[in-house]
Amino acid sequence: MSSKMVNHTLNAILDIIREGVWDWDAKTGHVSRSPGWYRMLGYDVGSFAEDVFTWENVIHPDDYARVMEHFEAYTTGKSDLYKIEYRCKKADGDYLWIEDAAKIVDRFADGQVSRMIGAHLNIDDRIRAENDLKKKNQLLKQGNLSLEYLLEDKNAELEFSNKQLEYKIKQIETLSTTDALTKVGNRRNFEITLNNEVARAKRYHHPLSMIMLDIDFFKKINDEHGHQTGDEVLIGLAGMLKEQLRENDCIARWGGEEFVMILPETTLYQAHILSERFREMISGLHFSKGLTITCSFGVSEFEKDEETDDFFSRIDRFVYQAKERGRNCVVAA
Ligand SMILES: Nc1nc2c(ncn2[C@@H]2O[C@H](COP(=O)(O)OP(=O)(O)OP(=O)(O)O)[C@@H](O)[C@H]2O)c(=O)[nH]1
Repeated sequence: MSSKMVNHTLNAILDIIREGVWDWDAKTGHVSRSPGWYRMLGYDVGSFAEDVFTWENVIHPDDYARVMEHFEAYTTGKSDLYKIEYRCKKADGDYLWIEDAAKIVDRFADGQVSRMIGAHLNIDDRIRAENDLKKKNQLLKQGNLSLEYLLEDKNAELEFSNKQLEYKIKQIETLSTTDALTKVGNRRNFEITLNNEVARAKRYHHPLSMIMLDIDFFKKINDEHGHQTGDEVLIGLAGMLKEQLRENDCIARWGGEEFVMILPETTLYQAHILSERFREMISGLHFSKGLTITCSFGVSEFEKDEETDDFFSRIDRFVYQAKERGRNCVVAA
């Protein structure tokens, strides 16, 4: 059979089978997924970005750490098998139990993974049946099967209260990680996100950059136009920046007039270009009484094996240097 025919046949198979087959190219970060993967979870075929974020974002939060640990153990050679059961989020918001099994098919000269392929299998019915059986066994052991219906009623009630509680916890979590004035992330949100993204950059050997900016002569704006105008500037600037960023980027207010952006999958070069674009866009912002502002920027890319604190203090230093160079400029390294 010619290779064209083999490809054609393979594509037809991938289109038919119900398992979700995935293929991760670590060189480019590209992940292709078969139509079965989308159908299994109820999403439109091809409706997600073809990167690892899509996978990580559908994993149940309670399973996430376990899955990452297993993945890292396999890719770093600590374990010789990648096979794990966990829950993935469906289009309707519910979770589906799947079995994920994969194999490394190619490595770089230094041993790091360059390509890995795998398949997600729907095992939801099996897990639910097992759980049901466990529950019934437990009831039988207690000689209390007649109480099953009563318990089921109680369970439904509890489930409802749990959902309400979960919603309240989510609301509190959002409040505790949001800056009250500008509605972007606060310092806590920044610290959590930075730690997660550094771990992710190390795990996948992907680039990670950060931009920090500080409004120039902000004290003068407050002194001359009033604190309320100062607040308006902070809100307007944060809103503009947030609108420009991608879904997986993070923006947080670090200090009074200082904002920081965490940009996964972004090189220093790309972050530098973005900073220059922001610098120009900021000069085009007009606030009350025709007020305009400028900002000083620091840009940096995470260096393999460095400490998160060193990554952050480097960028803080660059903002300081931008101020020293006369403000309204970008310092990158
Ligand atoms: N309106 C308003 N002002 C704030 C807020 N938080 C901090 N500030 C003010 O931000 C100003 C920061 O001033 P400085 O740190 O001296 O910096 P700057 O005037 O911007 O000067 P350079 O950074 O050197 O260009 C102070 O006057 C703070 O009172 C806030 O939430 N609202």
